[in-house]
Amino acid sequence: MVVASVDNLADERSKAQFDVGAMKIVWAGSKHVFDVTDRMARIVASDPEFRKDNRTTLGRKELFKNTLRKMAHVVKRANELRLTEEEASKLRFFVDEPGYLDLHWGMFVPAIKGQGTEEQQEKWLPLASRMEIIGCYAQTELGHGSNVQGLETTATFDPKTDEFIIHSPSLTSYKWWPGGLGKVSTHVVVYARLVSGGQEHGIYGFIVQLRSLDDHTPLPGIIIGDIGTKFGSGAYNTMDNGFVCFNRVRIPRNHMLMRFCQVTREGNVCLSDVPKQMVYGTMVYVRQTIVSDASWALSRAVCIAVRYSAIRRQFGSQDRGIETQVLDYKTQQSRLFPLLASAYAFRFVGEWLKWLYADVTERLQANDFSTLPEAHACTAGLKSLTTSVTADAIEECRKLCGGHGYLCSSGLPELFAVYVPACTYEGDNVVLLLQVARFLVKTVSRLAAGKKPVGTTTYMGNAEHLMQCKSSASSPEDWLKPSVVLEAFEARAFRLAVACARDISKFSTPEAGFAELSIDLVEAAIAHCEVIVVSRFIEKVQQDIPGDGVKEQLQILCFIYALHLIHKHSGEFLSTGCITPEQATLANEQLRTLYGQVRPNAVSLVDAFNYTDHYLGSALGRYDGNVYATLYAQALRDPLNDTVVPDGYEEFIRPVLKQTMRLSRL
Ligand SMILES: CCCCCCCCCCCCCCCCCCC/C=C/C(=O)SCCNC(=O)CCNC(=O)[C@H](O)C(C)(C)COP(=O)(O)OP(=O)(O)OC[C@H]1O[C@@H](n2cnc3c(N)ncnc32)[C@H](O)[C@@H]1OP(=O)(O)O
Ligand SMILES: Cc1cc2nc3c(=O)[nH]c(=O)nc-3n(C[C@H](O)[C@H](O)[C@H](O)COP(=O)(O)OP(=O)(O)OC[C@H]3O[C@@H](n4cnc5c(N)ncnc54)[C@H](O)[C@@H]3O)c2cc1C
Repeated sequence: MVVASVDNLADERSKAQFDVGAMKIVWAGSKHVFDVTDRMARIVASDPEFRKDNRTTLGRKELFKNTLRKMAHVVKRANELRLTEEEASKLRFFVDEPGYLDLHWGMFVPAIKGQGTEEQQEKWLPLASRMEIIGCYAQTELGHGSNVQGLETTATFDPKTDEFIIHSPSLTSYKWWPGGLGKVSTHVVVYARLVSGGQEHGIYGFIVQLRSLDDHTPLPGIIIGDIGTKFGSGAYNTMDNGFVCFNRVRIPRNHMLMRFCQVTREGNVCLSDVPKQMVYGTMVYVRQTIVSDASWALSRAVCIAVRYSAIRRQFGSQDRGIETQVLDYKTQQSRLFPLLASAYAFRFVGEWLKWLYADVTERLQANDFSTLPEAHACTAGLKSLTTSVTADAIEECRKLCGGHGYLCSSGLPELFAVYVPACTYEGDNVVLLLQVARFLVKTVSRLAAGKKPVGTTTYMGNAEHLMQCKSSASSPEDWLKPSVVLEAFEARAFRLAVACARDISKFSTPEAGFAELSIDLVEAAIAHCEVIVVSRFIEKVQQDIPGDGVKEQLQILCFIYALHLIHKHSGEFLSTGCITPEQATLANEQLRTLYGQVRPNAVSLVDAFNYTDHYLGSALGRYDGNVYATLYAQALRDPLNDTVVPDGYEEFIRPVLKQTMRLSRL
């Protein structure tokens, strides 16, 4: 009997039809980013303090303390090595477990930068940058998360003392979920209803000190703790998501973040001349980072599943000879290669979104708010699309690895458990898609009023054509024409959006129509987001891309991405009349051909992610392919194998056996 050997991966690598080194640079974004990423990944992988293979076996307290140690080590190494911000955040990234540093640097600091006045930034940012204080972001409450305007916590101005009184009026108003709040943070940006002169003025951020800087005990009026163990072993349980109740806690007036709204000494509320949604700016920033990060989580799962599928052999042999690599099965390819293509697609759309975010930020600084609605729709929609696909894909990769995928040592259960809340935090994915839909319906009605759409909705300007066009695809090869693919995607998205707008107008009020048609609206929003991803991918592969065969591989992946979506949503493409059933069949035929073209390159395409074995954290995804020996070694290290005869034998196994013996003698 021939068993799978580690040589499988070497064989696979020898088949690559492209320059893997050049693809690594394309994946990273530039040579500079590649170098930084590679160096930081190696520093983490070689440091025993960052060991993570025991995480799923630790109890909550041990796990949390372990994370505190690692976060402190990140700060220490960043200082010792004099890392730049870019390097430090990569180093932290490869440590690969949620911790309070993320909320401090990822939300607390951006909230102050985005919503604080210059004076406030001068006061708080140096303290935060030196980590003399540790902060978090407390918006969500026990009773309200998605509906920010429904928050109950109040910040009432007291003109007698020149202070705000932060108060939680009910159990449902307790802040609930903020990461870093439960046990670590000394400070928080709390979102609360501003009340002055007996009137409410909307939701704003307030900096509140939570704990003593001397002994870390909660300050008077503050009841605070961790909200409890979360889904999965290890996973997000490294984070102290917390609750806090404020019992009339007083803070100085200048602790309100006052960039967009000022409260004077007398209690007058002065709104600056900017859209009130600017208060939501930190969420827009984080949503954009979540889109960039989706491709990392997705590519990691795909890397594990592709390598293991090349190692794993089942069936297909006569006379107990060598069996077939499961990667050779078309069904395996049809489940796996679209995910590989999606990883590349999300990488490129993430880079583009970073650009869009930088652009809108620059405009906002110059008081140009014109692109804010589009930036909100893009960040919300792409956050929703990429995280939903990634979470589902991680679970699919687990199944693609058969039984071994269910072992923690595959790395996939924990990756799923740690990733899946991304579908909820920073905005529930359905709630965010409804925001996109609202934007689309508005765009369609503006179109009817003769206004030209811009940005990612520019394609809708071609309204007449998009409503009438019929796809010209008459052979499988036609589905390799960017114009044919794009036209189908744009027509489907536009027709769905127009149908929603038309149907809404039949209801007594737009609100009633929007509520009743929300299922269709979500589908229209997804279709629009897919236009963005497909068109960015097409744009990317039309650029000059250095490296032998690199562009060709990316073109193959681009068409797999697009055509698998046509297959997945064939109902919509057909019912909107964008393509015919025959054309759908041709697209499928082309897809099958493309799978065959990816097959010899699959392992090298995941090697291009350049992941260390430490980061992958998977016996199945190891670079050297030594899967079975690693699975066995890790099984032997399980705490249950510490003793040959288990704890509990005397108490619970022996009596049962004795009882059985007695029964058999009867
Ligand atoms: C030395 C060591 C160094 C180490 C370095 C380490 C570095 C580490 C860095 C790590 C960085 C990583 C950071 C990532 C960490 C991620 C962890 C996750 C933590 C999670 C946090 C959270 O979840 S925070 C809470 C998030 N909450 C939400 O997202 C709530 C969702 N709800 C909403 O956003 C809103 O309520 C709403 C949008 C759904 C509805 O709002 P509202 O009721 O006001 O609006 P309407 O629907 O009526 O719309 C009105 C109008 O406003 C427009 N609009 C809405 N939102 C926005 C917006 N954000 N921007 C612009 N415009 C907006 C909307 O479209 C409407 O417009 P109209 O024109 O009127 O139609
Ligand atoms: C791991 C994790 C970390 C978090 N970290 C933070 C943090 O640091 N700071 C912070 O402030 N918050 C944090 N949160 C909270 C998070 O932002 C909220 O959970 C999120 O915004 C969703 O809100 P919700 O829980 O109220 O969900 P809900 O809105 O109650 O959603 C429940 C269901 O209702 C549906 N629904 C809700 N509204 C609508 C609607 N209008 N139309 C159709 N369907 C609807 C949703 O789709 C969902 O299916 C975190 C959450 C998690 C899971």
